[in-house]
Amino acid sequence: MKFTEYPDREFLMLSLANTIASELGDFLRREGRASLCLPGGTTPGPIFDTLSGVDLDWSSVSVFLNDERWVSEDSPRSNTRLLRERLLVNRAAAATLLPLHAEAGTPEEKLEELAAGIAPHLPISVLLLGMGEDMHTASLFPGADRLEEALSDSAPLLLPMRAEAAGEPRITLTAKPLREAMAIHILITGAAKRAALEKAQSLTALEAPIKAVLANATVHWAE
Ligand SMILES: O=C(O)[C@H](O)[C@@H](O)[C@H](O)[C@H](O)COP(=O)(O)O
Repeated sequence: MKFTEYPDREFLMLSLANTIASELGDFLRREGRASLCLPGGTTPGPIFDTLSGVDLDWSSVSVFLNDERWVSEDSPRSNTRLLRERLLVNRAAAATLLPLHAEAGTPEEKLEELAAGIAPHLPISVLLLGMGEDMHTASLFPGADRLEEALSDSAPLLLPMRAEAAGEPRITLTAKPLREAMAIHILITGAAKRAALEKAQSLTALEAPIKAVLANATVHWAE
C-alpha cells in the first residue's frame, strides 16, 4: 500500500482527479478504450466535478459504480444519480454508463443481467474506492450477509449484499475484480478514517473488508 497525504481536501480532490485523468489518457492511447469504476457516497463529488471537464476521449470510456444502493434513481441515496449529476455532464457526458441498478424489487432479480453488462469491460483500468469508518469499501461491509462469499476468489463479479450499517439492500462488485484493477486509488478524508485504515492493517478482510484491496492500492488522504 502507498499512502499519500495532502495539505487540504481541495488540493487532494484536484490532484487525484488529475491523476485519474492522466491514467485514463494512458489507457486510451495504449488500448483505445478504458474503464473507470467509481464509488458513491458523500466524498468523491468534487473529483467528479473536475473529471467531467477534462479533455479526454470520453466516448471510449466505460464508467460504472463500485456498488449501488437498491433505491430508484430519483432517490438522493442513488449513487447512479450522483454519477449522472456530477460526472456524466460536460465533456464526460460522452462516456458510457454501465448500469448497476435496474427497476426491480431486489438486486437478485437483476444480478446476472447487470453482471453481463460489466464483464466485457474488465479488468478495470482505473478504480477509485471510498471507505467507511467501519472499514467497509464498495458494499463489502463487516458483518454483511454474503461478505465471506464476496471475498472469495471464486465469487461471481457481482453479489447482492445486506448489512445493518448499509441501510437498504445493496449490489456490489466482489473483491477479486476490484483487486485486479490496473490502478487502484482509495479516497479518504478526516482523522477517523485515517485511524480506521491504520487499524485495518492488523485485521483480516472479514473483519476489515478494505484489507482485501489494500496491497496494490494508493491511499489518498487529507484532514
Ligand atoms: O455506496 C456507497 O456507500 C459507497 O460506494 C461506499 O462504499 C462509500 O464509498 C463509503 O461508504 C464511504 O462513503 P462516504 O464517502 O459517504 O463516507
